[in-house]
Amino acid sequence: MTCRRLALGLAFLLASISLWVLWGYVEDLLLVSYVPYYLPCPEFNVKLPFRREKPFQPMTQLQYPQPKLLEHRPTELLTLTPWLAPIVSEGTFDPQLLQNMYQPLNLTIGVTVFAVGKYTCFIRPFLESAEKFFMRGYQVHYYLFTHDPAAVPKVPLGPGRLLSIIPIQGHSQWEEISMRRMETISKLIAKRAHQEVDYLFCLDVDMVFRNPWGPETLGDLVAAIHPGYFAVSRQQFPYERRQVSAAFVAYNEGDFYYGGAVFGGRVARVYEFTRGCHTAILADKANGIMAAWQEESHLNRRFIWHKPSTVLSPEYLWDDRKPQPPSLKLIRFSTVDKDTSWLRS
Ligand SMILES: CC(=O)N[C@H]1[C@@H](OP(=O)(O)OP(=O)(O)OC[C@H]2O[C@@H](n3ccc(=O)[nH]c3=O)[C@H](O)[C@@H]2O)O[C@H](CO)[C@H](O)[C@@H]1O
Ligand SMILES: [Mn+2]
Repeated sequence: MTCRRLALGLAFLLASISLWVLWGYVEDLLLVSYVPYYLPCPEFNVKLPFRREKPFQPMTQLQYPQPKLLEHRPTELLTLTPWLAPIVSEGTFDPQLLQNMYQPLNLTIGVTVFAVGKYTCFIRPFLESAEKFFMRGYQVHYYLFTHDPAAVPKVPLGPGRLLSIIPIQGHSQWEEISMRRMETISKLIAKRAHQEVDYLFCLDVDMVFRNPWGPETLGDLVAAIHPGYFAVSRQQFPYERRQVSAAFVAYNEGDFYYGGAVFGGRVARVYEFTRGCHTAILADKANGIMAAWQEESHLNRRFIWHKPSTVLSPEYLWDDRKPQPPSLKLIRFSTVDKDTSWLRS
């Protein structure tokens, strides 16, 4: 009798263990939902580290006070970050001096811009205004990615300025189009841009230039402060707050909230940067998660560990739907008022 009980108990124990092991496998399968058209990405050949819901945190977290753009007076902007990067705004530089310094260097400045779906309607105002204000007197190479090259209007370009139209596949989800930019830009640099340009800016297309954008913006790694969050505390920044995401940012971290619509730098640094963001996006994809503000969340996460060497004030990334505050003397580049639901439908 005792023997039978013992055998039964043992069988029960074995069955429970097998079930538990089996559940582990099933759980794993459920958690990692690969999206076949996106993964794997042989170019980068990365092992995805986030197979389970593990908190993603740096080994050590630096604790320091948040730098405030409007530190001193409501009409005066901070000019230097605590890591000694200039914060560029009107009055902080001498345009003539910079012109004299940079002109002899014979630099070529690249610009990546994407116009997929209905966003092709923004190409003309973007290019026309860029011809008027963006890096006047320099060699400029625009890389325009679109699903419909025939929809690109003929905009006359100044001497030394070039437009490459690069066909890409469209996606039904606007988030996918926006996020895929990191991958596409890094591949563009690897393939050709590293030989063609010295600096590269990656810009949104739903924007226009309104005032000069010159060599004051050139730096190794350049970020622009988002127009929506330059006056709030870091706890209010719309970072990704779920620990499972590779874009996770803790409440005591963060310097400025940067916009996804403007970033750039030396072409090699932009390569590292976009590759890093793309890898993090892939990791999130493998876990079936999309960061709160898509690639902008990943960009912000990355800029905490890899601080920009030049920070552009919101003069370089404004939003037409907002009134111009007294702290900004000049609006140089601004999002046009747009019908988002129509555009993304
Ligand atoms: C104020 C605000 O809400 N900003 C967020 C919003 O910016 P935006 O509303 O500025 O995003 P957006 O609609 O301009 O999309 C980003 C860019 O992707 C390209 N594009 C996008 C969709 C499409 O169908 N076709 C196309 O070509 C285009 O170059 C566009 O400028 O969304 C971004 C998505 O990353 C970020 O999360 C921003 O924080
Ligand atoms: Mn935009």
